[in-house]
Amino acid sequence: MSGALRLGTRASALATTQSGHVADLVRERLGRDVELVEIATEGDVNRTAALAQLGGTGVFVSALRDALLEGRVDLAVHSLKDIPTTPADGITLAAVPVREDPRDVVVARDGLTLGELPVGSRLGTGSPRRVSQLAALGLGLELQGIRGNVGTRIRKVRDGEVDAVVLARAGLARLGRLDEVTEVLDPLQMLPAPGQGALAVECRSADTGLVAELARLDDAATRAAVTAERAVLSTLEAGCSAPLGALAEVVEGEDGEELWLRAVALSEDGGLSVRMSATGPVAEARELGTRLASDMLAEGAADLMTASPSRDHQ
Ligand SMILES: NCc1[nH]cc(CCC(=O)O)c1CC(=O)O
Repeated sequence: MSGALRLGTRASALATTQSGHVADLVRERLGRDVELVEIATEGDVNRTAALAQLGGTGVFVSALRDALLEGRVDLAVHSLKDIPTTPADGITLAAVPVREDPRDVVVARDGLTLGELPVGSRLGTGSPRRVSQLAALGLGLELQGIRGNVGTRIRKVRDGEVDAVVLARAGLARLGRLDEVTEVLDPLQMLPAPGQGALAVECRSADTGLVAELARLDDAATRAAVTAERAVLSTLEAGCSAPLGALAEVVEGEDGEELWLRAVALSEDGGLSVRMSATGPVAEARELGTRLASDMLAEGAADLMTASPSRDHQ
């Protein structure tokens, strides 16, 4: 194959930065020329409707997949945490490059941390996962649903519309805005969304040559971690935005490297939760996630989450 590869991307600052990063990897590692092709999605065009009304974060993903299947682009880059766990016909997840730090962070007024925010402070987040875990901390914060891209959410703090927001550290890192962070949240308090901080590089399954080439961008440790996290998500049959956190890390065990997986499922108000962890071989990531989720189901995890009425994005 020759000629420039066309890489489909959403037009937001975060999406084009992520896509630019993957384009650089393709040029460096595969020696291929790449051009970015911006694809408008319903979620970008319609900024007023709640994401849940538009069909959840899937609206961002499906426009790029349509562009792939129609041959308008050759590969597409998404935030992995926005991708539903059910595979799409004709699309292959060809690479998951090295992950950014997956933790969530706080951006608060006056450099404050969560614990320093006075009772009644307004904290903006549209994510049930963040809302439930923040509520569970019992800080007396007033949680407000907000939407918008990373820049918009930070501006709401600057403008005094809210006192703080919680965001993925990875997004800020990619945008070069880590200086705005006032606290990095420990996973003990706030488990990230499955796949948070990782990128997904997709292409057409029929494009077998490109599938093989893109596999060289894959990072084995990241792939194992997100496979375990997403197995929790699919076994619990949760949407991509359920009140569910999961984080897997490759750690040094007694017999060498192993995968350490932690997960929590909560009721939307954070009042009830099932939290568990397990370790297993890195090569059996999916089994580890499935097993942990089954144990969580036995403790009533599904009932907790289905009690939650609304589903929005992470
Ligand atoms: N749901 C929106 C979204 N999708 C990916 C990221 C950040 C990058 C990442 O998590 O990989 C964000 C913003 C956020 O959650 O703060």
